[in-house]
Amino acid sequence: MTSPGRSTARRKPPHVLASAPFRRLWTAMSVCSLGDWLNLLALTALAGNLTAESGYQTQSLAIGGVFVVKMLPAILLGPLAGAFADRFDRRLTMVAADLARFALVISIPLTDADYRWLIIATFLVECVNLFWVPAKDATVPNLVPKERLEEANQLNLLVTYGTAPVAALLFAVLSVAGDALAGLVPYLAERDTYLALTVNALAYLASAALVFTLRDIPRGRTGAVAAPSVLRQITEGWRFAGGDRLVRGLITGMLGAFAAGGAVVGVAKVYVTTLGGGDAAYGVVFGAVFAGMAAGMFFGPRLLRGLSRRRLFGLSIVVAGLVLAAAALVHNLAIVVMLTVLLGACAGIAWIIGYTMIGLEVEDHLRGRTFSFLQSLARVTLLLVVAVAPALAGLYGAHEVVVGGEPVYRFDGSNLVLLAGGLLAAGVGLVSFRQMDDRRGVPVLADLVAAVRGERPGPEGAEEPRGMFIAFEGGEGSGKTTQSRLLAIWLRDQGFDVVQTREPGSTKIGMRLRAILLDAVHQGLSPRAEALMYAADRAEHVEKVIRPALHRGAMVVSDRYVDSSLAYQGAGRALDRGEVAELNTWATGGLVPDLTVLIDTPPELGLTRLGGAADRIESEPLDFHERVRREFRALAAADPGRYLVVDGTLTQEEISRLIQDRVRDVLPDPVPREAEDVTGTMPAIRD
Ligand SMILES: Nc1ncnc2c1ncn2[C@@H]1O[C@H](COP(=O)(O)OP(=O)(O)OP(=O)(O)O)[C@@H](O)[C@H]1O
Ligand SMILES: Cc1cn([C@H]2C[C@H](O)[C@@H](COP(=O)(O)O)O2)c(=O)[nH]c1=O
Repeated sequence: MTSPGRSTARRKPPHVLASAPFRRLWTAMSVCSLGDWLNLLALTALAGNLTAESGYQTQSLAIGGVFVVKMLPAILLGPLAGAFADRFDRRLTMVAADLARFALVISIPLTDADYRWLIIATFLVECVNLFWVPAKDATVPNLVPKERLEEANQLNLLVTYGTAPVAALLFAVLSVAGDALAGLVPYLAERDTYLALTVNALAYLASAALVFTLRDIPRGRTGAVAAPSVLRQITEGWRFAGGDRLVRGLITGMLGAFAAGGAVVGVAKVYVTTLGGGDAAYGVVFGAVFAGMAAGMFFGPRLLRGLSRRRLFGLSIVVAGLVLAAAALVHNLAIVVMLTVLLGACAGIAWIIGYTMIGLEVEDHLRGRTFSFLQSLARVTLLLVVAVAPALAGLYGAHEVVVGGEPVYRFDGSNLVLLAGGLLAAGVGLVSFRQMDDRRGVPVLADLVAAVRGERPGPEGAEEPRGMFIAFEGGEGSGKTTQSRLLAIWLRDQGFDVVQTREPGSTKIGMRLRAILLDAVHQGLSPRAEALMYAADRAEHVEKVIRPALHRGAMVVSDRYVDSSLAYQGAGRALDRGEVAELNTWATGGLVPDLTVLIDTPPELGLTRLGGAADRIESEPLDFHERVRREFRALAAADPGRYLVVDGTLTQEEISRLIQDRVRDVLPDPVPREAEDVTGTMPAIRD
């Protein structure tokens, strides 16, 4: 992975939407997605309305039934339908599926359906979906060039979730319109969801027309793909993803966020009704979750750029949980909507960070399986939560707190479910936060305040350093020494006072520690002793070399720093990452580089670059060095604002140009005033 430099910019091929066939398919997908969300809203609302007279418990169970029936076919029959659908002409499969969905959905308002037909039709629509989705997924690669596939998939994802708030708004508008029209068309009275269902059915019809005219889809099958069952994906996925502490923390947190969202969706209709809202208000609450999610995904990581991604991930889940718990206790619809936006924003931040970190942390050949593992698990979690939440709410029923014969507070099953869901999510977030924290010992509030102010937090009580600290990291033979030297020379050419240094071994004690640590005769040194010795070298280095240089305003360029301990002792030696981080925060007084340049080189290449006999660490097996590389990449992915990741297989010249481009952006004035004060007319140069 290389951060793009100015000089390496190439002409981009045209955007994927420039392809007319893909544009047409994408439009069909967008229309269908909008229809799917409308369908979910309208059917759950209709189920609630049809059972409104039967009491709180029956109403909750009826709504829960719709969610269960909507998800069951995908879990039970998904792989079967995927393999089956691949044997047919994809275009005709999609057209037939769209027409079937149109007929099934429109049958509900046309026949003035009861709850039984509503459930049967819902089940059949979902069965038909099982043919439409794999046919569409298999068609996308036929319509876009390979190098544009990722972009096409991102657009696909965008319409899948991006249409949710649009559908929620449309549903709210159609509900209000239905109420208004009831004056003119009495049939529509108490049937305000029928308008939404009609628009939903027409969306499927429009999709059928669009796909029918798409002649570019190959007719026959181009290779059947039998998808493994959801349960198999989960058990297989856990075997590799569950072995990694970070991925485990990420997945736990993401599922916690999902479960909290599922609890809201599951009881939203009933909860909104108890707050005095109708179908339109239900649409608004539903839309608020997704609008908040979109805002969180886009703005969250940007606004809190200075906060460690690992901390932000856990923190956002904890806050989401607490917000949900608060929403469970408040009995004001307007406040609930605002809290829901905040809840969605926190979930959005967690989701985008988790997804990005998995994308960067997990090796290429395992990434697809990790994502499908996560998606399968998310689906099952969602099914369980949306099925169990309304049932639990129904079983608990409606309750009022009565004081002096007067009801003073209402606490129904939906309040209970939301409260429990919120507290559970907060607990899961806390576990995730602890598991992934990379700044143990640094108070989270100080970090948060600094991030909101756009600062990078320093150690408590320390005098503000005036220089700049740049660290180089990477595996063996990746080119750190070469590049840190070249950067130091370049900075001096710009007139800066530069201290070029390295770890271990830049102090008298450090040189002795380096000799012990790297001498191959000291095989079998315990991992904890090794971590402590590197930390001791670092404490001495920071105290005697780095801090004094920074305080006098120098540029410090260090070949290795804390990340090396996280990668080598944490991932390489399998020590607890959090403990290694805590030890080093203590050793350095929390000093964090302003910029870390990671030279990312495959170990099998880096190790061949080294001359002479291998030292104690270089002689570790290849999988040790691969773990080290993976951890370096994950650290960079977790805090992208502070890292420059450069592809170490480029030439030395290309690499130093990329580094200079980035460093130039963060440099203070070319010649610091202090340097001139000290030296008179010449800037100070130290090595
Ligand atoms: N981009 C590059 N392409 C090819 N060779 C390189 C490149 N960068 C450095 N080298 C060569 O690779 C060898 C190792 O480089 P260098 O000492 O800079 O790596 P290092 O990361 O500091 O290694 P170590 O892990 O031992 O600290 C040197 O011989 C150097 O000339
Ligand atoms: C700082 C630091 C280093 N190491 C390892 C990494 C290397 O194998 C050596 C240092 O040798 P180099 O040629 O100077 O790069 O030590 C480590 O395991 N942990 C650390 O914190």
